[in-house]
Amino acid sequence: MVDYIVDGNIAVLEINNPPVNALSIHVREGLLTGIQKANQDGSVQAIVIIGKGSTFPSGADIREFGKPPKEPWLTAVGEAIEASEKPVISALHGTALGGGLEVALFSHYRIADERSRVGFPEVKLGLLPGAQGTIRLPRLTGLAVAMRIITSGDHINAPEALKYGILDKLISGNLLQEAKTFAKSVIGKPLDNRRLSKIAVRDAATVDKHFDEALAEVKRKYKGMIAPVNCLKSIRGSAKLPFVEAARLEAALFRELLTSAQSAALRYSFFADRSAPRWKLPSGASIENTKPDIIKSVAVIGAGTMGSAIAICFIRVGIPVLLVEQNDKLLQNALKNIGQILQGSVKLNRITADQRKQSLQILRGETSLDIVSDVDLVVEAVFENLKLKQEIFARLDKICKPSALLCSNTSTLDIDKIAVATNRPGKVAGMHFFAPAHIMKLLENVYGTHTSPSTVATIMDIGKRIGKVSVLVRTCDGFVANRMNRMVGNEAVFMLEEGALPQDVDRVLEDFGMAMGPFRVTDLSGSDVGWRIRQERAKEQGIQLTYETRFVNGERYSSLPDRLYELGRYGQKTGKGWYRYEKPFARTAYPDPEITDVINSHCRSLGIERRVIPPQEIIERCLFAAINEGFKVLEEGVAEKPENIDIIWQYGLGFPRYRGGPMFYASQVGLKTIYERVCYYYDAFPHSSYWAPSDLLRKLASHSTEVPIDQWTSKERSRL
Ligand SMILES: CCCCCCCCCCCCCC(=O)CC(=O)SCCNC(=O)CCNC(=O)[C@H](O)C(C)(C)COP(=O)(O)OP(=O)(O)OC[C@H]1O[C@@H](n2cnc3c(N)ncnc32)[C@H](O)[C@@H]1OP(=O)(O)O
Ligand SMILES: NC(=O)C1=CN([C@@H]2O[C@H](COP(=O)(O)OP(=O)(O)OC[C@H]3O[C@@H](n4cnc5c(N)ncnc54)[C@H](O)[C@@H]3O)[C@@H](O)[C@H]2O)C=CC1
Repeated sequence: MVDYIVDGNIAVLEINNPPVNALSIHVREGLLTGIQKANQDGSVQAIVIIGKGSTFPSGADIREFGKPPKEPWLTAVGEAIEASEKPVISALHGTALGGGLEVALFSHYRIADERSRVGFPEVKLGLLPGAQGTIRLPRLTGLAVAMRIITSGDHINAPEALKYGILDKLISGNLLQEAKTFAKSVIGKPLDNRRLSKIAVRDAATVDKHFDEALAEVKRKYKGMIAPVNCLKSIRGSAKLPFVEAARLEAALFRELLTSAQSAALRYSFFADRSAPRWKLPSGASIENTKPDIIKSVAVIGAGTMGSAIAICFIRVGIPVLLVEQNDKLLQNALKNIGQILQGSVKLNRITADQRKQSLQILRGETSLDIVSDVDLVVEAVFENLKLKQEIFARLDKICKPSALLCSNTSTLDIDKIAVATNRPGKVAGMHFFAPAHIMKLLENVYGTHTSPSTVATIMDIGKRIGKVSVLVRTCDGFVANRMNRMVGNEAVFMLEEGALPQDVDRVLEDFGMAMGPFRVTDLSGSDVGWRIRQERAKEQGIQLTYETRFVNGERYSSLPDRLYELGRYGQKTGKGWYRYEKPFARTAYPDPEITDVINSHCRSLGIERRVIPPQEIIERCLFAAINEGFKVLEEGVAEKPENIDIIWQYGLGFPRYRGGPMFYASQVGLKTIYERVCYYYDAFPHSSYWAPSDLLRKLASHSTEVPIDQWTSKERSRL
């Protein structure tokens, strides 16, 4: 894994551990023996460390964390590098990250390909750069820059790294040749002033000021996360303590993080990010064996909230869009709105004015469906009404060329019921964007019974092209996100009836780490949407909903949200919802005594006695209900693996990444506990049938030891 090559008086240690040259145990062993060998070899006068393939090491091997650590540790390897009597030059290319950058900081010199990037992304894994990264970097860059680089985890490009003093020289030609030439030029020069452990932090006197400012910033930016705080404590140590003591403090802070639940969740999330977009159908078709079609043009039908934002997703990556609305007035409004959204992106420096102009040049608005005959992909985003969608799909089927894919942005409707309206069910699928669609990263792609593998490949591929995190799920009511999130919404409202207030529920879930509590989310998206869906469903079933309705088809029902609707409290858009706002469309939510009155009088009129609901119950009722549903989603094969569910929650529903997602969180709580609490709530609330425990959950919980999350599906599902 580390080749030792001597060329004249230079020893080259070439790290060869594809794909990213991670510093696995064999690489660490190879580096250590290489340094020792070069120091013993009388013909060698300088040593070059370089990566083979596309990169210098991009960090420690993340898969080794969580397993018993194997020696030599990176710190020991690094100390041997620094102690070398012969100059060691790290020659960087690609991405020199984490432990990779630490190897470079132990070296006496660092040169780099001018296109390379460096950084300490450990914080994104809930860790700190624990091989002296936090105490060596400030010695080169000063405290403020080190604090920023380490707590953000951002990559720094080579010219910037040169400016900060992290690098000594940039190389534009052949890196290895240049490294050898550089090595020859430093032979015989004193090394002590190149050993960072011998150098002081130049602005150590100002450390408290930098620490306080950076701490306030990370507490605001990375609320609830412990790693950025530990990073700062360690950097403070680098300035306040002698080197050896600072290293000891860093090691202690690193250990604390390594064994933390947050780091376990973030490391899981790192691999889940990479695994979730890898799709596989029950037929065996998969990303590995199915080629996508290349989409060159798109039509979006319906230019409301979603359609307009979906159009932006395509035009900003250069894919032309035909946007179709019912009438010219609505169309012109939408086009104006799109122009304004893009103008906002220019102001925020997300795109340039030129990019905005180019995007708008490939957007064309129309009021007739007939013009979409030649597009490769249609995304329908009209009202959530099955009959309307079926009519539109039937027309599209006649108008569009046979190869075109017809997709719906429906948030709940069965894709099969939409596909039957066409003669091309293999080319019909769901592309479920999340509001605001031009910002939210998630794309929940939905396949139906007849959706062909090549359609799936194409929607997954186009999702990636437009910069989304695409996750594939099978059609069912609400798919994964809305199906599971319905339980959160239901339980939240039921708890209002039983004793809580909106701000109580939201605060507990936000303290847990959710981006927003369910009532703030409803106020943001508008409670009129839900009211319309409830009324429509009731009408279909011939049911009359009143304030006294407490059960629908035997299921518990709360009319509290209906009361709000009828008071005109739609949320932010009307300046009043579950909270009060200063004016319509204002963002800051204030608890509203009027809402307390509405809830109290609702309870009085129904004879419900209110009680104090403890925070733990709020967490359990919202999250455990969703988790139980998640197991049903797995059991039915709606989601192929737990990672898919967790990524959907992270990118679509604001679940804190440092808790991994609801399914990973369940693995940390323990499946026995989850199962017992689900059974308890099912006993307590038999009229909420979603509390019926999932068979898969029951099976997994019955094992004497916890079944690891990566074994939750295939084996157990086949035994059900
Ligand atoms: C209680 C016990 C106490 C013991 C004390 C012991 C003390 C020891 C002290 C040692 C401390 C060391 C601390 C340290 O420095 C920690 C680190 O270095 S953590 C790692 C930091 N690095 C990263 O986070 C980089 C992660 N990788 C990336 O960002 C990207 O992969 C990268 C930009 C490098 C490349 O991106 P791209 O080209 O898009 O490729 P992919 O992302 O798809 O990756 C390809 C492939 O490689 C896998 N992979 C990537 N990085 C790693 C890695 N670091 N370890 C393992 N595997 C990695 C990735 O998962 C992909 O594989 P798949 O199979 O597709 O998943
Ligand atoms: N609003 C949200 O948060 C989300 C909505 N969705 C789904 O997206 C779809 C659209 O929702 P919104 O954009 O919120 O609704 P919206 O009401 O803002 O927009 C729907 C648009 O479709 C237009 N329309 C209706 N019939 C049409 C026709 N025959 N031809 C052309 N245009 C027509 C309407 O004029 C309206 O502008 C729905 O299926 C909804 O369930 C999906 C994810 C999130």
